[in-house]
Amino acid sequence: MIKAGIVGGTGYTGVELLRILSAHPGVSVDVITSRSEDGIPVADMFPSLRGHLDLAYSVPDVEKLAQCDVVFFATPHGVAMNMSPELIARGVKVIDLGADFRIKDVALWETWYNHEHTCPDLVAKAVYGLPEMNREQIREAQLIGCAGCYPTAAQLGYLPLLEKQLIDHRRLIADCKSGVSGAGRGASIGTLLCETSESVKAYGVSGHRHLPEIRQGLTQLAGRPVGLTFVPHLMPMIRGIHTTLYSVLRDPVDPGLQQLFEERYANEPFVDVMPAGSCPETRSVKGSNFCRISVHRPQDDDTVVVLAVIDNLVKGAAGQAIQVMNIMFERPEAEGLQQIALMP
Ligand SMILES: NC(=O)C1=CN([C@@H]2O[C@H](COP(=O)(O)OP(=O)(O)OC[C@H]3O[C@@H](n4cnc5c(N)ncnc54)[C@H](OP(=O)(O)O)[C@@H]3O)[C@@H](O)[C@H]2O)C=CC1
Ligand SMILES: CC(=O)N[C@@H](CCC(=O)OP(=O)(O)O)C(=O)O
Repeated sequence: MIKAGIVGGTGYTGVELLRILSAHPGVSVDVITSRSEDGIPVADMFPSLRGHLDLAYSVPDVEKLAQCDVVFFATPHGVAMNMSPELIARGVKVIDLGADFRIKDVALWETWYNHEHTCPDLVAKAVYGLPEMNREQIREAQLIGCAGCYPTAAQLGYLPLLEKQLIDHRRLIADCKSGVSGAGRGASIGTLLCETSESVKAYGVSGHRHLPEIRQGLTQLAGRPVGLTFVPHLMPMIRGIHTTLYSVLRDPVDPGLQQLFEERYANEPFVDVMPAGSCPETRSVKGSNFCRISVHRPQDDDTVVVLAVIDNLVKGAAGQAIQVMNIMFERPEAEGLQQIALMP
């Protein structure tokens, strides 16, 4: 059994890790941290886990976490970078769901996150956690910076087009929408029911911290710097990310886009290319680790529209982290991740 620890067990992605790992046949969760709920049984706080998990919260303690084979950080940025060096030195595998190890250019990270990075040497060693792009490096890695939620959907949508150099890499537009759980469980006025329901709004238009992360991934795929406009929106729903990705074909002769997407993702366990003409809905992935994608040429001209949906808490966070763990520990990649989406 893989012995797992979770730092940040009271937040949305931490609880989602617990939901999935409690049913994973190859993992036992041995440590779960909370600074405020020390000693409280997890299932008292989250009754959805009653009967599935007999474990109490404890305060984060590197000594205790170092007894685990793998430690997940489901914490705000700045936490994993402080605790990881010792865990790494002691041979523990670390999977950060936050952003501390995602961006290779540390100065760029410090600008966007307004925070000094305390272990730039580990950033260089870390592998970006998006299996569809980096599976072989993940297999060998000890430290993973899991892809962010918007970046997962945007990169999976653009990947087949950029890899084949089919689109103008200078003019990419990602119009993205997220459910409110993307903002985490911490109390804030902006996430109150009365502020978010029956209303939609864009935010971070002049610059969102996922912009450099998406740009880094798309640049790797294209093999040269890309031009990207990324606009996130907050939607009146709890889970889900919907991205509409626009691009312009370099050569308007039909490159067989449907076939291209189907072939590229044929062996990917968690990417579903929908039939031609269909539009994936966020509820078709709610609670599951799937990304569902469709590709369109609306006017049969040179414009390509890709639609991609994920559950931000699963393929956008906890599910992706567990998929990565399965790869790192040479388990079947889809083990524990077979949940079917909740409909309606
Ligand atoms: N929500 C989402 O859709 C996604 C989130 N992420 C990333 O995952 C991470 C967690 O997100 P989310 O679960 O939404 O966040 P939440 O705000 O819901 O939870 C944060 C958790 O971190 C713990 N925590 C906070 N500060 C510290 C600290 N200094 N030391 C130790 N533990 C701490 C809290 O526990 P306590 O206070 O009890 O100790 C809490 O359990 C973030 O980096 C986020 O950016 C990534 C993709 C998607
Ligand atoms: C709706 C909402 O507020 N979403 C968050 C992004 C989700 C997240 O937690 O960011 P990471 O994927 O980088 O960890 C935001 O825009 O800041």
